[in-house]
Amino acid sequence: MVSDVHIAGVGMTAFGASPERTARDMFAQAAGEAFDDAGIDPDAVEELFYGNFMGEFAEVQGHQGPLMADVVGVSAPSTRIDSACASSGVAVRHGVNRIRGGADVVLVGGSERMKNISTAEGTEALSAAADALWEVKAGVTFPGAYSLMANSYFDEFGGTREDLAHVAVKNHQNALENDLAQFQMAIDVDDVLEAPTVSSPFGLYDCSPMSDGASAALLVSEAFAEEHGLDTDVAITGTGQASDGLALQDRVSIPETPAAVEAGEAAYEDAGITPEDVDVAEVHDCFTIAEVLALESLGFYEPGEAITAAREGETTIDGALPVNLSGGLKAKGHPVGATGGAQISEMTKLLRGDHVNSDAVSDATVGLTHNAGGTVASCAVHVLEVVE
Ligand SMILES: CC(=O)SCCNC(=O)CCNC(=O)[C@H](O)C(C)(C)COP(=O)(O)OP(=O)(O)OC[C@H]1O[C@@H](n2cnc3c(N)ncnc32)[C@H](O)[C@@H]1OP(=O)(O)O
Repeated sequence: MVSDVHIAGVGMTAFGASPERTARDMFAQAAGEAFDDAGIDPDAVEELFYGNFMGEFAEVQGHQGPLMADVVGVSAPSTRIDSACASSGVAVRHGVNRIRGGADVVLVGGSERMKNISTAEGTEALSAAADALWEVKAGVTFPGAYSLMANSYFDEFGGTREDLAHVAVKNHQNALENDLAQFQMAIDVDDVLEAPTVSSPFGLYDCSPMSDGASAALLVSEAFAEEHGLDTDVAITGTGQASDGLALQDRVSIPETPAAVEAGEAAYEDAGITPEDVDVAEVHDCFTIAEVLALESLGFYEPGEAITAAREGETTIDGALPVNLSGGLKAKGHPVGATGGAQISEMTKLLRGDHVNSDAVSDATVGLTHNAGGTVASCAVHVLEVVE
């Protein structure tokens, strides 16, 4: 049996528009918070895995691994991980595997700057994660790709735009008290339905926004935590990752995400749990349909059944399975390369009791994070558990 990978410290910037900030200074803040939270110095770090997708569109041109290590005071091997919107979720997985391979202290996280360019430029930059050979040339963007998934889902399983609206309403509600969230603003179903169309069936509130932000987590071995008397209440007990083709046209079924199924099953097996053991989840709701697909792929609902979960309140803060208590990508924001690390930061705080929404899940001992890249062509899933 592999030993647990303890989360000694976490940090993240407030997500949103930060025109005065650089990707490096945001990552320095997130990592600095993680070091302070853990009580560990940067010189203890044995490796850095840093997630970033759109580097060339931000102020950082390249070679970001060593650049970010230097910025945060780490003199250890350092690598930039690019897995589109799953970049820092995959960075976390590399960190977990590195600790399991014998390291004691690894820094993971990511940073992304998206608000320094226009929405049109950002949309074009993001489309680099889609199938460039055919689908991008045919005009597919990410709002377009996920609206194809939503319309295919409606065709195959039923459901309406109004059903999806409940996902957005719930996630905005969850973010109301989260000072790190981009939108602390309540919306209702009518707001969602009456919002300007982005790509049918999506309106403005079905979409995650463009965001600036950074996240970080310090992972330590069980032996290191014990030796240094660290107060690590939460450990990563399961990790899973999977890939799929980028092109939606090659999928057997467009409204299904097999990479998430595979990554979820691997993470459950690694942690020795089943979906029924999960008390609270942070899933990749880049668009409202994405939360529905995630909940089905992860085994919380049968295909075709999660569309009613948000509408019937099953995934609200006081529902059977609270989902995206941070506000999710929808309301917390989605600086793509930082998102997976932010899910770890928010879930750690939720489980250890120092998140604004912790009281609602005070009995929770098992949390799950699900971070998807592109058309869910990559997916990283982690199981976090409260440890003694
Ligand atoms: C696997 C993956 O993760 S793929 C996902 C990758 N990410 C994406 O594709 C990003 C998708 N989102 C977008 O493209 C954009 O945010 C859009 C198209 C939804 C909106 O862009 P724009 O129309 O340019 O909005 P703009 O930035 O001008 O903001 C206009 C207003 O809407 C608000 N707004 C913008 N986006 C959102 C949003 N997603 N939700 C709620 N409000 C929003 C802004 O705060 C602003 O409000 P204000 O007028 O009160 O100040």
